[in-house]
Amino acid sequence: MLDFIEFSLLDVLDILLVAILLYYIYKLLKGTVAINIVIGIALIFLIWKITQALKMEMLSGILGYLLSGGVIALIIVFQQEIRKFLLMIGTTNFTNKRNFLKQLKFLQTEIGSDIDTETIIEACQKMSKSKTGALIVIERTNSLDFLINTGDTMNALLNDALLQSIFYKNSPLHDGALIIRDNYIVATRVVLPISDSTKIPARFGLRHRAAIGVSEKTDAVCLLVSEETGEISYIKDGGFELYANYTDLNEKVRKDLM
Ligand SMILES: Nc1ncnc2c1ncn2[C@@H]1O[C@H](COP(=O)(O)OP(=O)(O)OP(=O)(O)O)[C@@H](O)[C@H]1O
Repeated sequence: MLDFIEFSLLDVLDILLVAILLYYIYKLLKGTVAINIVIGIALIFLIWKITQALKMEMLSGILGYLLSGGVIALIIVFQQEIRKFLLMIGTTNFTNKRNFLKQLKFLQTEIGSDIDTETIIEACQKMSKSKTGALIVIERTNSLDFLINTGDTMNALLNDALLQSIFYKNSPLHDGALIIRDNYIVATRVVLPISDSTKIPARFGLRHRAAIGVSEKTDAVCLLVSEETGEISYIKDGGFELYANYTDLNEKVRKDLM
């Protein structure tokens, strides 16, 4: 009698995988126009189910026909998003032991980050005072190798003076983004994907859109210094994270990198 509430380990795994899949799809579509298409499809699906339950033969027939034939149409409409999704999955570095443990957040007790966030934030503070534009991307679980190839690779231990001299206005390396992996600067002059989100305020230019773009497509976090205002922004998951002061910011970045 209680057959229907029998729950196997496989069911739990099934639900978990669907939840992860939905999370990645949401992360990918958040803030883009594609989310409206998904809402539209979900509404049609809901109406179809209601018309089926009410036995409204003609309408449910038409909607069912539309939805069943729609898979190919969906692939065409979401071509870009499907590409980005596969890229996101493909660039996740599951083989790295630290990254693997990072995926299992609940096991995350003593696994600290190697990255000296204090040095990065100190450099940002100095660049903020001198109004030096900077865009620093910190790699987390998703590998940024596909972006590193667009810039100049290097392998320099992170340090405050080096960060400042890279972004110094007359430096040949100042343009584009800098990528940090495991306390090393691994690339400069990197070209990031520009976000097409309609929610970004008009006053933000390409530097901000590029930072938002990379944080939408991967789980990297960005620190950005505005050349115009000297303002420091912390960007994560396609949005701006607010902070009250630099200690607070350091704490936030450190926590996110754990
Ligand atoms: N796709 C990109 N990838 C990496 N860096 C980029 C990209 N596009 C622009 N940038 C960087 O942003 C700079 C231009 O910034 P722009 O003035 O348009 O942006 P902004 O968001 O208004 O920033 P700011 O407040 O510093 O002026 C470029 O000089 C370049 O270094």
